[in-house]
Amino acid sequence: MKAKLYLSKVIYTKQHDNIIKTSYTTTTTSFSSSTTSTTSTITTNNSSHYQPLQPLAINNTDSMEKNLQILRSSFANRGTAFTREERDKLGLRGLLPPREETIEDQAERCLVQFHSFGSNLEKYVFLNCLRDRNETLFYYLLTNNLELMMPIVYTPTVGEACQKFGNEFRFAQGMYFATQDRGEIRRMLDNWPNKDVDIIVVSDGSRILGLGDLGTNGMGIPVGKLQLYVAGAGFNPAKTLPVIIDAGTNTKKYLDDKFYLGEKHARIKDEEYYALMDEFLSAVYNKWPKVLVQFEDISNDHCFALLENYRNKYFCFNDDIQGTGSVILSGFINCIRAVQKPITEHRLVFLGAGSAGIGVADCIMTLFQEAGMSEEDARKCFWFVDSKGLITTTRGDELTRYKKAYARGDVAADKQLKSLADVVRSVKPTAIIGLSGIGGSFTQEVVEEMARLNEKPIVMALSNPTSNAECTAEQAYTWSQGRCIFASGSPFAPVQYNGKTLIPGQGNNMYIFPALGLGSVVVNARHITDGMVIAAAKSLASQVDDSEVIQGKIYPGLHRIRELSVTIAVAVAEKAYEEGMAQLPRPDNLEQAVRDFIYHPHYDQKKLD
Ligand SMILES: NC(=O)C1=CN([C@@H]2O[C@H](COP(=O)(O)OP(=O)(O)OC[C@H]3O[C@@H](n4cnc5c(N)ncnc54)[C@H](O)[C@@H]3O)[C@@H](O)[C@H]2O)C=CC1
Ligand SMILES: CC(=O)C(=O)O
Ligand SMILES: [Mg+2]
Repeated sequence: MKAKLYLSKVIYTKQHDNIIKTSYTTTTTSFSSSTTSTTSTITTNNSSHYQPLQPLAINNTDSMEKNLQILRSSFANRGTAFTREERDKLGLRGLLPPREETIEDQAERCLVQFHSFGSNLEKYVFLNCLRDRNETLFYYLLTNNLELMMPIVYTPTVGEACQKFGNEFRFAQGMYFATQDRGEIRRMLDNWPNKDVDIIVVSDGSRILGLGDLGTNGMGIPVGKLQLYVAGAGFNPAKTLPVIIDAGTNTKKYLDDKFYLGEKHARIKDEEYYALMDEFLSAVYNKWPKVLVQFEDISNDHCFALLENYRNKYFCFNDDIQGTGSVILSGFINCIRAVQKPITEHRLVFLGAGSAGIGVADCIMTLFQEAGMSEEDARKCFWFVDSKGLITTTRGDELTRYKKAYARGDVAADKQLKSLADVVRSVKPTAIIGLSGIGGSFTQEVVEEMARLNEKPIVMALSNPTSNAECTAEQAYTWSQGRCIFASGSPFAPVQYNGKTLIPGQGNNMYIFPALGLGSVVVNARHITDGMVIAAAKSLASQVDDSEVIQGKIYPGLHRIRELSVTIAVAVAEKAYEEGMAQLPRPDNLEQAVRDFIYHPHYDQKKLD
């Protein structure tokens, strides 16, 4: 019998001039488990460096192809967890060490291996290689150790991994669509090996965390976000798709880097950019009409317009605007409980008026309005500081529509405030919210002033990764004599202050997007509405009890994330029904419908059939 192998699967041993010498080792088996081993050398004439995949005809059996496919498929592989019976049936006898293990045994070993790596980047690479080897085991490990591994698969380590993506690259994940692919995206989507997709996270790499324009190196972000969809809310990993739209990069370092893997040109102009995005989205919805698309880490010159153009056309949302808005609204609701001061007495100063800052303010605005304030009066409780100082209508520069909505009209042209410290002294805020991407910008002077003004100052240093946080947890607690209510975008360890252990909250959209996705996908929502985003925030806030809030804890523990997600998802789904957005008939038991959707990592017999 003949089996086909592809050149990409064999090991290149030598490459010079036009000759590529290739050696490979294969093992032939049959279902009766007779096993032989073959080693061969192939010499191929190549006229160019890049070869199309050539099927090689090799005398072999179909079972050989199948057993190799199983062991090398991250989807089907179980490694040492294959039972003796399965090994026999699949032609795997002798290809694995004799002992049979459970997934629990395997995960225990992986955890030891995880701890053996010195650096977080090594841990990141280890986990991604595990995922490539055995996806089920990876998700079992991640789901059961999410608090420990979150800082590795997500911020801050994912930021470092993105910066070094070209160097650390081992295998491709997700899909890439570049300018050269215009006109062919729909056809290319058919290359995705999985039939159904529930969720796509797409970035163009233009604003990765607070690290700037990383181009295609940003792929770590869609990959990491989707890992949280699985671990945090139980999406089926086989139905997730990370995507990078390669629209070029304006970062010279990457254009000059020989290991950079994107197209090497400056970012394309707006017209071409929107056409590329439009083609991508219409191709996606043509192939998968029910899929949810999450826009992620797209710079603010495009992300607002994309959301506006598509939020009422497709089933999509922007995580940095809406997910962040929701999670910080949630934290703020609990800050109000902790400070015990009504919302109408709060004054908020934002550092950073980009996608996240505006998204958060828009969400918190609803609290003022629910308390009876007009939109106009509510806006007066917000002050925004950007790279040029306090945003005012009299500053003399042209403001985007989003900034204009919050620009102060009560500052004379010759009295502009340039520094955050000046703004804090002048405004006397109850809260400072950092979404500027500028590490260290909440100085000692600023935090001490907040502590002078407030019994319990609210200090949110939300920029990512850790190096971009506006201040650290330790700084915030020390400079406020342990009195502040603190949250950060990236995790900080608990801080000892005057014999007390202070636990910082992680104000990160990771609490929201997996559950917002879960609740809306389960009911096949038409669109994601503001109502659903606010419902998610309120549900999250309500899951922190009074005793925790009094201690300054404004977010629930991450170890509960799957249960938190179920409750949030039910609230989102309820809202979708209330607003007529749900396209599926209402189930008798909504919570059960949510729970039924959830994937639990385990070895599934169907994957072997
Ligand atoms: N904790 C969380 O869940 C999230 C955190 N973020 C973080 O927030 C940061 C900003 O994200 P985006 O708003 O999407 O970025 P963006 O680029 O849209 O906005 C950045 C804003 O900061 C301002 N800025 C820049 N330099 C400044 C300076 N020296 N002083 C004052 N303002 C300055 C800019 O003028 C702009 O208004 C990033 O670090 C990102 O990682 C973003 C989304 C979610
Ligand atoms: C958390 C997140 O989405 C960001 O920093 O961009
Ligand atoms: Mg983001």
